[in-house]
Amino acid sequence: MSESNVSITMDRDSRNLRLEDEKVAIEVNDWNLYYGSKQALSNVSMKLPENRVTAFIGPSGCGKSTLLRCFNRMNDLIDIVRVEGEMTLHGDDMYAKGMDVAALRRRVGMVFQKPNPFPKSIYENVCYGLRLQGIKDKRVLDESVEWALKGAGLWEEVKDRLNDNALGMSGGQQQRLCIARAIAIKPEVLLLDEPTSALDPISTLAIEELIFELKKDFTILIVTHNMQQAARVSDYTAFMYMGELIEYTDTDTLFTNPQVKRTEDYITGRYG
Ligand SMILES: Nc1ncnc2c1ncn2[C@@H]1O[C@H](COP(=O)(O)OP(=O)(O)OP(=O)(O)O)[C@@H](O)[C@H]1O
Repeated sequence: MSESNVSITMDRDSRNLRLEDEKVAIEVNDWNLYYGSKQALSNVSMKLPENRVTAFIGPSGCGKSTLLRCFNRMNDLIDIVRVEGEMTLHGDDMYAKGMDVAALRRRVGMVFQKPNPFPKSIYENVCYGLRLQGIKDKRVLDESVEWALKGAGLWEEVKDRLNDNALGMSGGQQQRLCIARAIAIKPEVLLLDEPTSALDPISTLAIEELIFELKKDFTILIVTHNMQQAARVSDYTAFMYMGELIEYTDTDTLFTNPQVKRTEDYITGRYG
């Protein structure tokens, strides 16, 4: 076995984690996805554990983002997509006929690669989802905004300028605001699609520390190009290659003792 070039630095609490011992948030069985006639995901089966961070890694085009988007049915927005298989969220069939997709997306929040705050005040960004739910009580909104901004590690920086336009914030602050907006409605699962790729190293570190805190309350699934990041923030890591799930285990094992040659080649930098 050759040395992985990924060092595991953050003092995570993931030592000796075993997937078999975890409570399951999302279960995927024999999942296939096609863009028109092109198959992008093949027979993916996995159990995603509750209150843990699971990272999806793999070379460009292997299907990481496509799979992530399946978890809140964002792929429904692409006409040519067809899916097969089963996905459940805490036992509920996410693709059942008649499933209320808006309700599902309240249970599975998402933060994208580029921060995308609305051109509104910081306050209005955070309570956007709550207002959509019809919540008007100012006290409830105030409390939720404070809770979410604290959860996103942003409260101290913005508490005195909640009415300022969110577009005046730095990129790193905007991304934490997007996380605050996503958690304000208390989803069960938070999807992060390369959340730090547009950020500087200090903002990246702030988000990584935040992810570590957020898993106490949420199940977190993160797509990242950065193997160091996966090693730092995740408890479990899934390695994908050409639409297949090649290896999926606790992060320490995946990076120090991968069982599949292709995983080893990837984490040692032989391709990707
Ligand atoms: N809207 C789309 N229409 C057609 N094909 C698509 C679409 N989105 C993605 N694909 C294809 O599906 C495959 C998987 O893409 P996906 O973006 O999920 O990979 P990825 O692992 O997230 O890549 P990257 O790391 O570069 O973001 C690729 O071959 C891609 O070209």
